[in-house]
Amino acid sequence: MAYDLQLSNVYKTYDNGTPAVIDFNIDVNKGEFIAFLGPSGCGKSTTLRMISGFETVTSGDLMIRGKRVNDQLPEKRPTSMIFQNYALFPHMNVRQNVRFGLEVKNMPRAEADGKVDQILEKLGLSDIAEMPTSRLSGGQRQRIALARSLVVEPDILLLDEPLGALDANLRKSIQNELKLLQRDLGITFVFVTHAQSEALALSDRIVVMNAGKVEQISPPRELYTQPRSQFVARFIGSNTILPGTVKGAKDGIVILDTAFGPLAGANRGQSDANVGREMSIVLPAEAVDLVPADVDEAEMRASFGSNTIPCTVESLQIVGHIMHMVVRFSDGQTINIEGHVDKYRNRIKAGGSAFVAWRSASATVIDH
Ligand SMILES: Nc1ncnc2c1ncn2[C@@H]1O[C@H](COP(=O)(O)OP(=O)(O)OP(=O)(O)O)[C@@H](O)[C@H]1O
Repeated sequence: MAYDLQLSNVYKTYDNGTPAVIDFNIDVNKGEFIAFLGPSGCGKSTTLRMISGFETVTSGDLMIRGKRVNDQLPEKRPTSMIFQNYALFPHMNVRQNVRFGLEVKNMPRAEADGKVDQILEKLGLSDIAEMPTSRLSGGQRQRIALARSLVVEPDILLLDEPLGALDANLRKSIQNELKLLQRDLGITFVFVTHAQSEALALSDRIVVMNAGKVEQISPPRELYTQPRSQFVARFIGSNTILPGTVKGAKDGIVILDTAFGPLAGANRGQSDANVGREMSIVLPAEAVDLVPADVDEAEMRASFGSNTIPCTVESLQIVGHIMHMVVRFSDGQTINIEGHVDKYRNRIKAGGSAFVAWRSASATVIDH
């Protein structure tokens, strides 16, 4: 079966010469929730606008359900777009706003009314159907924008920072609704956001972009635990980055010579991890074990090999069942570690010595 959406070697250069999107490649399955995540100006909105047809593609292929749509007008594409400001018509009531998209398509009135009623019901808007949109709250306006985009039954819904204007609490509850709605409808969502937590909470896969380029496309957990570049390692989650020089490799594990001695991480597709190359080990916070300094050294080596770095426990704090610790290496760098209280209580003490330790397979070796 064809993918719902495919971008193959897609580039966008604006008329003023700005290279906004550079060699974007992705295959999206039907019903996937994809987020574009990255700092301001990295090319997220430009990519979304190319998919919608509001922006032209400079080169490459844009396919929807197996059909090349580079030259197809926006209104001919099976896509619908929601903007951050919702772009509702203030002089129309809720029902009229939602029906607008169907009127543009010249759908017979009775059929249109049926579809509008259905979507208003689904989104809990039936009670306010006759109200002018200017009198409604941010959350309600957001839902109307959603209803207006969905009533035309698109194959792909494109959302450009749709929750950006909402306060934190409302944002959280609409996030949940959005995810449930997407599952229920089974249509493909492509979502642009600055907010890491939003992308992690909602998406099946996240596309991390930086300066027009795709840095990594991964499911949220993988992005968190296996960042593949310096940019992603610094941008997502809480990672410790340990630079070094490749000393050797065996069975998918690369050993680096570092300021803390030989340390290892997994090679996840780095074809150039050759001896002598400068690379870094990325250690996600959740891969770290903190081992008390009085542990039996042979036992520690058996579990972690040479992946141990002596440290001092600067502080610890218990919140619920979780112990939060800050430790300092001899070079002054500090890292945050957390773990279940039962694991660390009575073993780790503030001001005491310990080892930061990890299993090679839970760290990743990346380019310097
Ligand atoms: N119409 C345009 N003409 C020229 N350059 C543009 C145009 N629109 C965007 N750009 C530039 O293209 C690059 C990518 O912009 P884009 O809006 O896609 O980024 P973004 O990641 O969506 O940013 P934000 O999160 O701030 O919306 C930026 O350098 C931007 O200045």
